[in-house]
Amino acid sequence: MIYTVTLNPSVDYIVQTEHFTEGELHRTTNEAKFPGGKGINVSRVLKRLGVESKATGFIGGFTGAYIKDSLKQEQIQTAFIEVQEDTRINIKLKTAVETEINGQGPTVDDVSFQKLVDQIHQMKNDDILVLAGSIPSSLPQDVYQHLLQLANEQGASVVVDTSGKALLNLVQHRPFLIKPNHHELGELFDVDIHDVDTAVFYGKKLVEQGAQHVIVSMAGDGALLVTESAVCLATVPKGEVKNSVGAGDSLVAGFLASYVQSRDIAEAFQIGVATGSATAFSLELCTKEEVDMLRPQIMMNNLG
Ligand SMILES: Nc1ncnc2c1ncn2[C@@H]1O[C@H](COP(=O)(O)OP(=O)(O)OP(=O)(O)O)[C@@H](O)[C@H]1O
Ligand SMILES: O=P(O)(O)OC[C@@]1(O)O[C@H](CO)[C@@H](O)[C@@H]1O
Repeated sequence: MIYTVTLNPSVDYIVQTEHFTEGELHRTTNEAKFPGGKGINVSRVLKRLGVESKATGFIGGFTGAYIKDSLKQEQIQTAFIEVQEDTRINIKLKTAVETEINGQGPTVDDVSFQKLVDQIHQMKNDDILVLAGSIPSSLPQDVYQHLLQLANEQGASVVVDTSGKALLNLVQHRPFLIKPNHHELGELFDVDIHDVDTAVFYGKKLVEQGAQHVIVSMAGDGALLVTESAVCLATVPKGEVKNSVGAGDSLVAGFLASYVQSRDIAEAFQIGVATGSATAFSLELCTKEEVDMLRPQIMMNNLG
């Protein structure tokens, strides 16, 4: 089973306005809400690709209830832990550019956190744990390291998709996959990454430090897979980006959906990139048909 953990889920409120000027009243030309948070997006895309997962994490209040109901309607298994305060609302403002305002989220108390630890103790060999998204301020910033070690003890494989320096302390525990984008990779080493060679150099450093597979996504400039034995650059198809929210999560979901079926890393990478692009080119998260259509357009170049 694939378990996705979203420590800080969100209701994503997507609003479109013709323009945005600070201090003025705006009326939307379009609006929508979705259950969000990175792990939840991974579960939603896995479902669309025909792969079961169980979504867990902390939810609360009317916004938390909305997330639980939405996932139930999509027939996604959940094991959320209820906390006192409301789940956050993240605003995604679409004008000519995309602007995001992400909320802080509810406090997670010790008793609730222990329930998550208990869930991870139930995991088995061959299970996959996806730890994705930001860490609420009420939890220690090394919480992913702690959860990763627990999952390792259970024999599970762990995928981590988060930003910030905490990722550097994680890699020594041999996560199965980490997926920084090129900005996040640069932040880890205090450098700016503008070209593939530099991304390869720092991707290899993460592998040397313990990560089993590193995918560096570079939005419209392609994606890089670095492992102990290979470096591969994938192109992305050309198309109109309608909504990049969740594109990175879709890449992770596409990779896992393929990997659990074929155990073929190169194929999983190609399908992952197609899934990321399919979401970038859709208003919402992608469908399987959209992924299948884009897959042949992803060119894979071996760099060593
Ligand atoms: N302009 C684009 N054209 C084609 N594909 C894109 C584009 N932008 C994103 N993608 C697809 O989405 C994947 C992830 O994008 P990106 O590198 O922006 O990740 P991210 O920053 O983690 O995403 P996000 O945080 O928005 O979910 C890319 O590897 C690619 O497959
Ligand atoms: O604040 P975080 O946890 O870093 O990111 C949360 C978030 O921006 O990530 C998802 C897209 O990747 C959205 O569904 C959600 O609103």
